[in-house]
Amino acid sequence: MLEPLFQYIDDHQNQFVQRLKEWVAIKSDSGDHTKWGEVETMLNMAAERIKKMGGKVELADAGTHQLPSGETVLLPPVILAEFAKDPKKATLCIYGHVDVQPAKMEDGWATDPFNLTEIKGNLYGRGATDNKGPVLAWLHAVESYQATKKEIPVNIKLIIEGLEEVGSYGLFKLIKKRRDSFFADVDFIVISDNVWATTTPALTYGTRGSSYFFVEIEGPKLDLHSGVYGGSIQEPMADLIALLGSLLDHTGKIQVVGVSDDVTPLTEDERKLYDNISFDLEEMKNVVGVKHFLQDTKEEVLMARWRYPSLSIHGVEGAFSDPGSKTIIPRKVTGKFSIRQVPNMDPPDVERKVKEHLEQVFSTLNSPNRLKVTATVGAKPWVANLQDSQYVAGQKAVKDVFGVEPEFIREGSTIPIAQTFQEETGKSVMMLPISGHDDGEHSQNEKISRYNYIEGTKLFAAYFYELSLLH
Ligand SMILES: NCC(=O)N[C@@H](Cc1c[nH]cn1)C(=O)O
Ligand SMILES: [Zn+2]
Ligand SMILES: [Zn+2]
Repeated sequence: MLEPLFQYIDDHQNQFVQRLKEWVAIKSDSGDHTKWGEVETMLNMAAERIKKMGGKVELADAGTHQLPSGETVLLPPVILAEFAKDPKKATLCIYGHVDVQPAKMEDGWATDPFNLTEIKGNLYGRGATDNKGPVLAWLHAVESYQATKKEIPVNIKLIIEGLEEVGSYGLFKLIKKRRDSFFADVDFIVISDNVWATTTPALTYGTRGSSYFFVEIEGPKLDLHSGVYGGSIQEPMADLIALLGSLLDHTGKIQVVGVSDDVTPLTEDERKLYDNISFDLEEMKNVVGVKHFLQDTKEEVLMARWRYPSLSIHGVEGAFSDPGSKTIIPRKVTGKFSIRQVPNMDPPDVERKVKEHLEQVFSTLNSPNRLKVTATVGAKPWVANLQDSQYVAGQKAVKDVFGVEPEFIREGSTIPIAQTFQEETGKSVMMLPISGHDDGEHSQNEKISRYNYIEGTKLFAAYFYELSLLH
């Protein structure tokens, strides 16, 4: 049954790579709302591809969003699409996103991030693995059935957005609104927007949630000459560094009182799941280029990345960061950090505790400057039920394509909408990654290997078949 599909995928791999090149060329960075036009261009391109394949596409209105500045902006639409429906078949809804993280040559890319470049079997480009490659792989899996004149064994629906990287604004409301229409006949929701833990294929049963914080410190009216005013001014940057420095200790432990209190305790059954993961600590040190991790064992490192909270400091807006030695006191600086959250943490509760912590530390500085803390994203963590039939189908599909058992893993990054899918629609959600553990999502030189892209397409084709057998 699967062989002709796999043959078609092998025979058309160059065409599939070319399509990925066309998608990567669109600079659909969602981080800057003034550039959401490119996100819309990318969504239209994806919509056109689905229509060419005979899919019915709606570009659903996602409403508006208030930015931290107070400005209200119109959101790009969300693709809701479906292929021909047969009421006798199960319905699988595939979620993906076509926006990307920012990327600039000067960040240290070896090749132009928006020109997909193949080097030694790896396809380098922003979005190659997160998430344009996997979205295209789903479409190519559908195409493999259509082109070989085989009936697709499940009904396919698609939900594709353009704001995942900033927290899926508008999507939560849209899902609630369409729960009894678009989602009514959906049986399963599948997401491929994360990486394997090792070189072994994986099925993912959990993601961390996230809250993103902006800490603004505003001082003098203008940037000041440090030679003229230095020593007489309480500098915004010094206040900010004191605040950011209060968040973590040197072991990575979050210093905000109470933030980690609700973390679900580790059970013996859960701990056992880590035994079978072929994660090699030494290799991973080389992949990321560090001498050691904060933890000593494989299990501890993986748990720190997947099942415990973490706090990361991302950057400072307004600080002097260009080359050279300009001698100013910046008038206003905004620090940015985020907290990855795990069951049973609750983003609004975390956000309240963080604000209280920052206000308390700020009060000890006796500063004349103004502090403003804003929280965004507010995405909940997600954990699936491993007994779910999707995991059985996923396991079989991995065996069909790779001839091995998958590793059961969690994911440290956030799919903001995952928990909402589960809670609001009541449907089963699974993550079926095809991206490599060293693909460098969000990093310089992001890539997907040709192998993972093409074998991943086969995995999706096999998954449709295995899921239909279980329904
Ligand atoms: N591939 C998933 C991913 O990268 N998700 C983003 C979502 C996010 C969280 N906070 C802001 N955006 C991630 O950084 O985890
Ligand atoms: Zn992603
Ligand atoms: Zn991402």
